[in-house]
Amino acid sequence: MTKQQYVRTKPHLNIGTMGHVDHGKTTLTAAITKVLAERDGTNRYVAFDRIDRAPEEIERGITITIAHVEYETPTRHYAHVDMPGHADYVKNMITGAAQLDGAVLVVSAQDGAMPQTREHVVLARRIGVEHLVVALNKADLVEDEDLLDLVELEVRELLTRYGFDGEAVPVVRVSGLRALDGDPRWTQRILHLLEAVDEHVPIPPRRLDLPFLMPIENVLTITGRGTVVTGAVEQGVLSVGDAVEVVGLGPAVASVATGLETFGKPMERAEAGDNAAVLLRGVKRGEVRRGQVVCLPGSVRPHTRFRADVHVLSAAEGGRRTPFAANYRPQFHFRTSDVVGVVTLAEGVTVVRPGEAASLTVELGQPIAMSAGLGFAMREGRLTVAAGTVREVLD
Ligand SMILES: Nc1nc2c(ncn2[C@@H]2O[C@H](COP(=O)(O)OP(=O)(O)OP(=O)(O)O)[C@@H](O)[C@H]2O)c(=O)[nH]1
Ligand SMILES: [Mg+2]
Repeated sequence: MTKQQYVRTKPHLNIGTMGHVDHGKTTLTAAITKVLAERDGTNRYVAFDRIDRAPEEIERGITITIAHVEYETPTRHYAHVDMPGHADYVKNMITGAAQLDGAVLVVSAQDGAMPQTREHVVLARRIGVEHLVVALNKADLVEDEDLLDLVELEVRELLTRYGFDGEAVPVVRVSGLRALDGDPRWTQRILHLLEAVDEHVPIPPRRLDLPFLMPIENVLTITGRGTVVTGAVEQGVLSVGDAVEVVGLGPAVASVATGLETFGKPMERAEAGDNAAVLLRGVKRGEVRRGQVVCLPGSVRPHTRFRADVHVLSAAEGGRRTPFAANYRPQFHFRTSDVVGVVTLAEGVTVVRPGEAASLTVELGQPIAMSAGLGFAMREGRLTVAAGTVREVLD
């Protein structure tokens, strides 16, 4: 049986839920799919345990890998990633955030902003998520309207402090849990939230004219067919039969895209903004990996040295408590990659303290695809040390 082709009827956007652990991101994601499924026939309900699905996650009750679900509003098609809130897994959040057109920041109305709320806002800002909508979740647990107003004010101030337009960001009071139960008061709020996303997150300019580039998020083997790489297309278009190159972290691998899919449906052409699975002819599983990029042959040369501006996270933002000095060696997360690098400080600077802005020169242990303007995060163990932007590629 041939599978139904993907039909492009509405603009496609990538969004996600981010926020502090346990504030209700996964519950809200499930509620969105349920409310939409009950409203019309194009949407499918994805239950909580289908989103939070890896066995380890269910045991510990925290989201580790990033789950993608899809749904449609009257005007748009969304791929939604439910990002983890636990501090250990912020690096997965970085992978997700790197490809988002907008995000729903989930804040528990009971607890207000917490360290990972701040950490995610800092990362969103630096990694290029320009448009946020706030879901003030668990609103069912707070009877007092004044208290809700206070939490909302606090969240708006936080957003302004980190460079978002805190006054203009929509804040919608929701209850993911009560909406899942089908309580009409709360299902209505979910629709309000989606309207806010439709209106507030603009359709980003898709760079279709640039050479094709897709960071690899996952590598899968399909028995009898070969190796498939998945990810969000960053720029350009790719048609079935096009030559590609896999670049970064080692020697380049040449191949041809012999198949393309999105959400399990075949398509002839993948374009910037799409979540795509690309079947690579003649490539063995071990030859390609997460962190590399699939691109038009010859269009990308990987680099190891660059100059960057960084914001060093304070302890209250989930960062270090102590300064770092020259020759510091954290992990660098660009798009889906994770490589070690050594830091050189600006002349005359001996240490960089949590909470400061700094200019650094970095030499990575392995070359990766990059260009000026690309956002990245610096991590050490469980901590996000800094969030930064490449200013200049050196070599
Ligand atoms: N009362 C109430 N409880 C909620 C609501 N949303 C979520 N919860 C509860 O809060 C707990 C955490 O919800 P999750 O959806 O797993 O939270 P999460 O943000 O995805 O958590 P992580 O992925 O681990 O960061 C669960 O026990 C939910 O049932 C809500 O709107 N109201
Ligand atoms: Mg979750």
